[in-house]
Amino acid sequence: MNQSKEQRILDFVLQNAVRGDPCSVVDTIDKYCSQKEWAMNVGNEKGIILDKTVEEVNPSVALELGTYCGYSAVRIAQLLKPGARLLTVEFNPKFAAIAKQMIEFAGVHDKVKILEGPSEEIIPQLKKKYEVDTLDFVFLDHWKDRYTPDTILIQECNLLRKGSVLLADNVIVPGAPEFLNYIRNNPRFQCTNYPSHLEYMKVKDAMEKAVFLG
Ligand SMILES: Cn1ncc2cc([C@H](O)c3cccc(CNC(=O)c4cc(-c5ccc(F)cc5)cc(O)c4O)c3)ccc21
Ligand SMILES: [Mg+2]
Repeated sequence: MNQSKEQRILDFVLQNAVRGDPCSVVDTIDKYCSQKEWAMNVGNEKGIILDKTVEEVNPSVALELGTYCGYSAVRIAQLLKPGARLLTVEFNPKFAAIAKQMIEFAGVHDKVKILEGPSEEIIPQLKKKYEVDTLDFVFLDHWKDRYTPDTILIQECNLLRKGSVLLADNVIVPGAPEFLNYIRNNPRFQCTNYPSHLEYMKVKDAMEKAVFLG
């Protein structure tokens, strides 16, 4: 049965990266996806923006929507302080299985929990089932038309506190125009745009940071 692209990425990491070294896993995925097959990892240029935001927030509890192969989960997890945790939501079981192996190989599995299912089902379970009080940081990288409804749902579930930070990938390409309109016109959020480029391409993209004002 022919392999998926995501399986080929994982195999390349298992054969070429250093087990237990998150940096080498991230660099090896970037090497494969820039030289062999493009894939929708956040990539290194936008990854540095992600890193800086995570370091600034220094979250105790972080949520990621859209795990894919686990690239950004590994980037985030390696920056977390002892005892901090990342919950990452993936509805595609094939992606979740790849990401699980990627995260374990990188050695960050004690900091990361993959929650399998669609965000609209998982978000309402975070408080009771996953013992979340509030979210310090949320990385949005799933279906772009879900950014707005899930941001609303997160607020309805009382998961944000004053100072919680949302960071959204791809607000230019593929684009999240409805989300930009919602979040930039919402007085409860202070927004900042970070121009960048689409992963592994020269195409312009950007990330949007939104701080919840309470
Ligand atoms: C509801 N729910 N809950 C959890 C959850 C998880 C998923 C999956 O992880 C998943 C599957 C497919 C697509 C995405 C979104 N990502 C993208 O679509 C994207 C595209 C491009 C791009 C750019 C230029 C192109 F030409 C083609 C693709 C660049 C990027 O960085 C992306 O993130 C996410 C989906 C819905 C989910
Ligand atoms: Mg993305």
